[in-house]
Amino acid sequence: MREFDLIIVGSGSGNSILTEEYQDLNVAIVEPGTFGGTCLNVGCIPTKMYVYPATVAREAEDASRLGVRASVDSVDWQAMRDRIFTRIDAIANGGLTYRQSLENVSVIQEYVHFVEPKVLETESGERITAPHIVLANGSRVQLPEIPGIDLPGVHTSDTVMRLDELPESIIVVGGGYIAAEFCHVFNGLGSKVTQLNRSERLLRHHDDTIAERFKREAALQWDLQVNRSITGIEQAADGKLTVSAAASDESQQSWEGTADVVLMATGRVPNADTLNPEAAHLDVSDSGLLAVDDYQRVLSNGQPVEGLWALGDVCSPYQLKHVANAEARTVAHNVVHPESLRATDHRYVPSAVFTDPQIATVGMTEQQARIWAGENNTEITVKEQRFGDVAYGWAMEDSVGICKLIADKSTGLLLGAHLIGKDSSNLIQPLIQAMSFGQTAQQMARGQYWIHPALAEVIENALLGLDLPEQD
Ligand SMILES: Cc1cc2nc3c(=O)[nH]c(=O)nc-3n(C[C@H](O)[C@H](O)[C@H](O)COP(=O)(O)OP(=O)(O)OC[C@H]3O[C@@H](n4cnc5c(N)ncnc54)[C@H](O)[C@@H]3O)c2cc1C
Ligand SMILES: NC(=O)c1ccc[n+]([C@@H]2O[C@H](COP(=O)([O-])OP(=O)(O)OC[C@H]3O[C@@H](n4cnc5c(N)ncnc54)[C@H](O)[C@@H]3O)[C@@H](O)[C@H]2O)c1
Repeated sequence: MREFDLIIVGSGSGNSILTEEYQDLNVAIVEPGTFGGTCLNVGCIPTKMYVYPATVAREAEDASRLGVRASVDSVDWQAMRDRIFTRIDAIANGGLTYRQSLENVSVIQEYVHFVEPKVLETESGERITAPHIVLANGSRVQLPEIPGIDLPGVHTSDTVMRLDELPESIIVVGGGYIAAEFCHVFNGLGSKVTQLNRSERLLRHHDDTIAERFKREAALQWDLQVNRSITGIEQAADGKLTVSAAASDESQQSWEGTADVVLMATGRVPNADTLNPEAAHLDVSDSGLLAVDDYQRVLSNGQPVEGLWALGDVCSPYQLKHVANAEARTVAHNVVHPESLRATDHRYVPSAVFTDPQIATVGMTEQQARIWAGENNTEITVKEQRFGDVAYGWAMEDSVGICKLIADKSTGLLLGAHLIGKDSSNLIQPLIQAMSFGQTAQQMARGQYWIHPALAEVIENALLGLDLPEQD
């Protein structure tokens, strides 16, 4: 049995806990895959490196509305792909080499699983243990069991960004974050995109106003097929893939579509099961997440296991990098400061969907807020402010963007903020700040200057439009 002071399983956000305070500890980092994890290699970063050029191309094509005649002559997918991954692969390789160069760190490039509490075994049979073990082994793609799912040409977010050529046509299956972002990427870059979604609704966890508006905008940009459940994929001799789908709504007929590439964007599942959590008697939720308390301590029979921590997608329902990073900061502190444990603040977790139009959200949807208000004997006020009604929105001739705010009438505190439209992922930040620090909508609207005529005036006007009494 090899003994360490600390074992970190997974090199995504787990890798970031090694601050200066850890330099005298004997640490093992276990990473069987590409060093740096999902966000760097197959997630947030490469996707956004495709989203940006796709947005540039879309804006060029859309510019004639403003009297600017521009066109996209061609898109050099291979140059784009090589630029993106030359940069990313160097960071991943550099991260691995750096960790391997440290005297106090051993990198173990194998999967591990529990054989007993606090004891892990590698694939080659070596047993390792430590007083502190951090489980940061993320999540993986979830695929439906349908005929043809293993055919070449059927991709997931793990592989589609490394295609040799921009596909002429692509069918994207799913209606969540990944589907929304890749529909924009491939549509913006010039592929013929079809999105196939099982239910009527896209972005099912978003506020109704935003989800409906996105659906409208998506259908204007690419072929959107809703209420269609994928049943199988077949490949013809020329390599083309035919996707079959059953109607999930009685009023519709079954559907078939053909494309060069199929992208399955049907969700991700936590990797808790791959750790053999039963051998360590760890609690796992119905959705497959490792159970943790507010201090990121892993639970066994509802009680924290001493020295066992988890962070990120393996234990977090959010599946977001900024949450994994926040949880990693909590663990980084708590492992070396057991006398003053910190909790992770999960109160106002925002997210953005980098599609076209961009979407950003924090807090309760209107529906959730109405239920909350009923339970808490209060009322809510809701304002939908169109981007097109502020000066910068006029400049953009915007007919899409909305900032929807929901506040508690009795306190003036914001309960939720939901944006769709240009730069939403940035515009939402002051609203997240106000919610996090307990500022009221009135304080936020009138306690500061808003730059005129910046697009942020849409936030100011939305705040002023809430039905709230004036505050001094
Ligand atoms: C296409 C895509 C786009 C995304 N875009 C965004 C975005 O824009 N914004 C955002 O906030 N989030 C985004 N996410 C989500 C984000 O990437 C994840 O929430 C985040 O990376 C999770 O970090 P983690 O440290 O928990 O896990 P990971 O980074 O996945 O790290 C886990 C590591 O553990 C390793 N591992 C797995 N099992 C074992 C085992 N048994 N033993 C040892 N090691 C193991 C894996 O190889 C992996 O490297 C995106 C995800 C995807 C897939
Ligand atoms: N910008 C971001 O923050 C960002 C971007 C990408 C991914 N992510 C994270 O990655 C996670 C995974 O993204 P995702 O889009 O794969 O998941 P998701 O849960 O957002 O969406 C999954 C979609 O697949 C559909 N689906 C599931 N099973 C299906 C089946 N058998 N047949 C047909 N459709 C099926 C669901 O109805 C849903 O529409 C998200 O939870 C998100 O947090 C975040």
